[in-house]
Amino acid sequence: MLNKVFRLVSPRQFEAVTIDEEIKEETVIVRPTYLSICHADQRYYTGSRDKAVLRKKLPMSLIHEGVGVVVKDYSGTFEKGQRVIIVPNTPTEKNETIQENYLPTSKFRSSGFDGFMQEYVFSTKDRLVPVLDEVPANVAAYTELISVAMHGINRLERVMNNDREIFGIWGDGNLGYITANLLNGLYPESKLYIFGKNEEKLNFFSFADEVFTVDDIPSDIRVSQAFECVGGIGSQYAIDQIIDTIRPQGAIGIMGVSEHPIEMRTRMVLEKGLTISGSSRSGVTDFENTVQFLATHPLHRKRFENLVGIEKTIRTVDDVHSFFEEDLANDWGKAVMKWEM
Ligand SMILES: NC(=O)C1=CN([C@@H]2O[C@H](COP(=O)(O)OP(=O)(O)OC[C@H]3O[C@@H](n4cnc5c(N)ncnc54)[C@H](OP(=O)(O)O)[C@@H]3O)[C@@H](O)[C@H]2O)C=CC1
Ligand SMILES: O=C(CO)[C@H](O)[C@H](O)COP(=O)(O)O
Ligand SMILES: [Zn+2]
Repeated sequence: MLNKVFRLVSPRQFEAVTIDEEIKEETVIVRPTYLSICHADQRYYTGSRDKAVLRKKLPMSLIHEGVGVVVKDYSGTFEKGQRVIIVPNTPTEKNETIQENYLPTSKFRSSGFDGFMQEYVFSTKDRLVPVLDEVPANVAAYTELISVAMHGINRLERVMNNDREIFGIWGDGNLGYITANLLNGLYPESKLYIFGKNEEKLNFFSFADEVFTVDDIPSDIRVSQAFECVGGIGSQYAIDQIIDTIRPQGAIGIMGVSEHPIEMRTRMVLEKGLTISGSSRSGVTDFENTVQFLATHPLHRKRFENLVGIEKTIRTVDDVHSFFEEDLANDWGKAVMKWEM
């Protein structure tokens, strides 16, 4: 079946190509409806990745956060018109020890493998997760990012000690907000301290116990466990501050992506007996856990609506350009495209 795929061929340049897609017994064809932009997409769009990486990964279709409706299911699992989240990670092998999102053989959409900027996404039943009726499309669009935070929390839970009094979150943006909202639902007895750079963004974290701007943290503030949700060079300053602020033998979950190597005071990591847990992407189980969380936490589900920053209907490649640029200038929240290409 013919499909139109919109690929980034070089920074800020898209090309539409028509592909004759192969249909197999397990194929499910999904029409993408709402797509959300991730920092990783912006790094390809703006060309801020290394030239060698761009050479290797482009051309490819961007976007790995999205929801759509089932158009045709050859596996007989889904109803026609059913809303589904498309899982971007695509494993090619099973492994008893290594999770699907850490297998080097897995393909990840919009990272060397076509993302969701297509007329139709050709998927399989094991990569689709039904959306709850109660979740609006513009929130369902960024389920992938919620699942990433869910995965990061799950990984830290495997290594953290039994002190759950105070969770510290560094980063007052999307990932920080999502991680904070999940922790608030999963650990209602724990306190949440948010450390950010912008008072306007910190105002959105009204459900937290304390918010701090990173240049004005009282010297006696301590956290039990910490999450870094910053990325870029900011990760270095955040991790440095976490090392000072966390209690001895606490655990740090690192989720922010840094393009260049960053420095870490390993002497203090040793001296305080800290545990560091890195986490990247997510797998189907994390999407299922996310849907379960949204089903059982109506207040927190509603709170995710506050994170929709900008939203636009996209009908042309020019619309895509202007929306990616708008996202770069946007201060708060996710950029969601109502996909009509
Ligand atoms: N591990 C994974 O699988 C995933 C990782 N990511 C990564 O997570 C990172 C964050 O993404 P996202 O939340 O969408 O980005 P945002 O830009 O929305 O959030 C980052 C926030 O951190 C703030 N910040 C900057 N420096 C510091 C600091 N020293 N201490 C505390 N806060 C600081 C920024 O403020 P300001 O804007 O003023 O600089 C910004 O508000 C990115 O690197 C992204 O690529 C995203 C998805 C998945
Ligand atoms: O955003 C992400 C997951 O949601 C990851 O950070 C992203 O997939 C990393 O991949 P890349 O190397 O292409 O930036
Ligand atoms: Zn992402």
